[in-house]
Amino acid sequence: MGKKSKRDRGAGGSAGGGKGGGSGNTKPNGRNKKDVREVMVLVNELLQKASSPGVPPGKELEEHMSIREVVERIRKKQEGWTPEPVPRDQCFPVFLKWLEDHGVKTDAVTIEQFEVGGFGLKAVKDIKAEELFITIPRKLMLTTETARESSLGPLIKKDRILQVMANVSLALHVLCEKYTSSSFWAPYINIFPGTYTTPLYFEEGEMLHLQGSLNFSDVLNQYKSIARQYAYFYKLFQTQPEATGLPLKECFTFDEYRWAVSTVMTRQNQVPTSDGRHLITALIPMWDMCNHSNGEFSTEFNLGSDSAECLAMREFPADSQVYIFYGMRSNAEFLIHNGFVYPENLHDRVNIKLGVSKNDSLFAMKAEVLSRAGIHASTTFQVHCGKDPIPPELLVFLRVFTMVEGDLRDLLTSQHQSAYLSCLGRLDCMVTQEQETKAWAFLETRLSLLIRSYKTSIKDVEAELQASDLTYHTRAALQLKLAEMQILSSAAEYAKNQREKIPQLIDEKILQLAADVALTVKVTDELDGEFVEEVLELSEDEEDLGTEQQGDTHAEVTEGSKDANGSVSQAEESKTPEKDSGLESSSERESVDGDAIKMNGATVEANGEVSISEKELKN
Ligand SMILES: C[S@@+](CC[C@H](N)C(=O)[O-])C[C@H]1O[C@@H](n2cnc3c(N)ncnc32)[C@H](O)[C@@H]1O
Repeated sequence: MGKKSKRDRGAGGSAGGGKGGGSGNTKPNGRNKKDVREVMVLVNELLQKASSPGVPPGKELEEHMSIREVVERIRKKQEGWTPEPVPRDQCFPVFLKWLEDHGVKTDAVTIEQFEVGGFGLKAVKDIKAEELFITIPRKLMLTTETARESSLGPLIKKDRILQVMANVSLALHVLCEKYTSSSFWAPYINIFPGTYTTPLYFEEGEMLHLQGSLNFSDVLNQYKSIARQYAYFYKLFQTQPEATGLPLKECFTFDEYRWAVSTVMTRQNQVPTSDGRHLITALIPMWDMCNHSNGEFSTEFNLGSDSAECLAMREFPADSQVYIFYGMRSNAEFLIHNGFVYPENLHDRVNIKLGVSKNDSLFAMKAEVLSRAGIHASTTFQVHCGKDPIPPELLVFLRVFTMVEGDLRDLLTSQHQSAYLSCLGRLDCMVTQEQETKAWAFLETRLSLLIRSYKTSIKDVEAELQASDLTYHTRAALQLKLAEMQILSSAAEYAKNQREKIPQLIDEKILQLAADVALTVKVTDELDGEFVEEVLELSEDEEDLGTEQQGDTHAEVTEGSKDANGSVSQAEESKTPEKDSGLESSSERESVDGDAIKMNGATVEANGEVSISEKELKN
């Protein structure tokens, strides 16, 4: 890829603001010295409030309201600081011409507005499964590399946070380019939505509809993180000499920051660097107009032609919407990072926290057994939608949690310990009948308690959703709550059924003692509590019992096919120690999440999240 300074940078020009993210090259109105001074005072207050360590459970909403109150005062002061947007659809023709001028063929698809998902791509002819329908060269992409090569480069070089949080630097890059009228990417940036539906845009009342949701604190944490980042960068732009020449000094309002962050969160992906050695975060024009549906990854990065190639994940008849698959995300992840809930989501799941009490007289033994299985004594487990809601690691936990002292001792001294532990993650194994009954009863009770904590019922939420005057955000909040409750409720029903059919399964020899089965199992690998096993003698009914492994939901980079395009190596960002922090610890971490892409045959669920500890942010 040529250096940015050598690019054709005259193609876009300013489309003049734009609901789709206009370039904003007009002088901001209403920005006077007094307002600027007052905003700085408020920003200091915001930084202090949003940097406080986690609050005790039950106090998160109070904290959120206090942060939101300062944010709203800042937003009020900043009214009129940035230009009004122009409707994005007016900018599509210039965008399509820009693509064409840079060699992108768009004869298979066109941009169209749809009832669900807003704008998307429509097939203009029959597209066959696996047919290549769009190719986007790297030179058109906005990436963390182009950020470093841009006017933002010196600041990225200097600021530790921008170095570590690649996608925050991408968000600021987008913002800088938006306010640079001669930006090469202006035709692209002008078609971005003017606002988003991520929870960062939820009004106070809309946010409250998420109360009771298992993900409420994650949503509040996301808001807190973005508020903290905003305050941090606002101060930085006012004080750092490296920021002097940047348009950010004048246009960096809270609204513009949440817009830039949401742009990146909802559209980002990962592509390999030109040498194929690292993955970097990128915004891919046109390809990112595809909405999501269930399916599989179908985009590859061709290092030979240095382009992202999007293949149809299934057949798309002419005039139908062309979808891609964003990855195996839960609806909570979709809402928090993409601003929508997908009721048909085949990969939906909820996180539940379970732990062995330190007051349990068998705590030490249980914690030891769990640790040998790669499971912490207090951890978060996933409960899935569909017919196999309980993943193996949760099953192991439930069984160890309900084991009696003798069984724990037997397991700890067993010669076949690994195999035994592996069997505990299988539905066709049990420790004893009594323990098995206790394990499922415990899960059923625990799930029922969680359902009760919503203080509403599935029926009531369904009824609320019938109202025709709900805002998009309120509907999404209710849809998320409903999806969570449905997963918990059907998993509770599943646990009840499992418990009730224990005697019958034992009679039919479908359910056997784990200690016996362990003698017939050779353990070949053991990964973070996920058991990969080679079963020498499998029960015929194993599939019916749902012992299949659940799909991995974390970022995964596998070796690409060794073709002419080369292979893809471990993600640059994902090598950072913060990478695996995830949202469960988001009170301490920053992250901006993205979608998924398959490159050179390498499947990448490109969460693209870059996180940083709160301490570092404060420094
Ligand atoms: C990569 S963009 C796709 C293009 C986008 N619709 C637009 O108008 O620019 C991702 C965004 O599209 C919307 N979206 C994608 N798939 C969706 C779906 N299945 N249901 C609802 N919204 C969807 C969400 O707002 C999401 O953040």
